Amino acid sequence: MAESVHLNRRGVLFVLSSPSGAGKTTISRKMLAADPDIALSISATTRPMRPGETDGVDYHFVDVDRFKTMAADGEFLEWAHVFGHRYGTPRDRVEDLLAAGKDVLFDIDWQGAQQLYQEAGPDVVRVFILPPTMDELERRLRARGTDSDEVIAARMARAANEISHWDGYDYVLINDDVDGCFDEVRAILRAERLKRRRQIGLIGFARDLIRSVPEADTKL
Ligand SMILES: Nc1nc2c(ncn2[C@@H]2O[C@H](COP(=O)(O)OP(=O)(O)O)[C@@H](O)[C@H]2O)c(=O)[nH]1
Ligand SMILES: Nc1ncnc2c1ncn2[C@@H]1O[C@H](COP(=O)(O)OP(=O)(O)O)[C@@H](O)[C@H]1O
Repeated sequence: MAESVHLNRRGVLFVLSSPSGAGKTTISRKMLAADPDIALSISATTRPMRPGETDGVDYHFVDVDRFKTMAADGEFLEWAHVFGHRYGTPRDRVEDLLAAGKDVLFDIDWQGAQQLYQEAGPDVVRVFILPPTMDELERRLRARGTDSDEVIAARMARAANEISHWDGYDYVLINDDVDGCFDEVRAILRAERLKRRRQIGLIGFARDLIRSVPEADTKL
């Protein structure tokens, strides 16, 4: 039997953004559970921990002074103010995951997506998730049961602003049916992994194929 061919490839930096409540946490969890080759970037944040969250798993919960020191020391790939708190992507974990051959999933807002794209350009794939309607978005925020009326109103007020950045993304999906949306996200990841420019060693592989034909007419 022929030897199987394995070419290394550049890792994908896969960004999922959406207005709060549109479903990006749900989709992220499904992706991480379904695919061992992608791992989550764990952000640092100054916002308080919510019930059910674990420090170091959902976020690294830090105070403002610590966050400022991390930012000043260049520890973040990107950071931004969101809902009156600071959120940032620690550089180390992302670099370690990429070095280990993993793709990295980012649950960050449009400001983070923009900064990451400036840092890492074509390695970044930006996916934006829209709710089917604003009424459904509000219904999901209420159904989640994690926020007071006041916080929900603030999230709805911010949602229009977040949505207005939809055209800064490579893909825009509508999360009507969660399984359908998840399938689309997986299809995007699969296709992006197969892109020619991510296949390190493809030039050499094709060259060796051509050279292995003694009579090859490479001028054709
Ligand atoms: N720029 C940036 N945004 C982040 C980061 N981590 C989380 N966010 C965004 O901050 C927003 C608020 O997140 P969170 O407080 O967990 O509330 P959520 O709306 O329930 O997801 C979401 O839009 C996240 O995508 C980060 O490291 N950088
Ligand atoms: N397609 C969908 N249909 C109905 N409910 C959904 C759908 N996607 C997510 N939800 C629910 O909506 C709520 C908000 O989703 P979540 O993933 O927490 O959003 P986000 O991370 O974008 O704030 C959760 O209770 C989740 O179970």
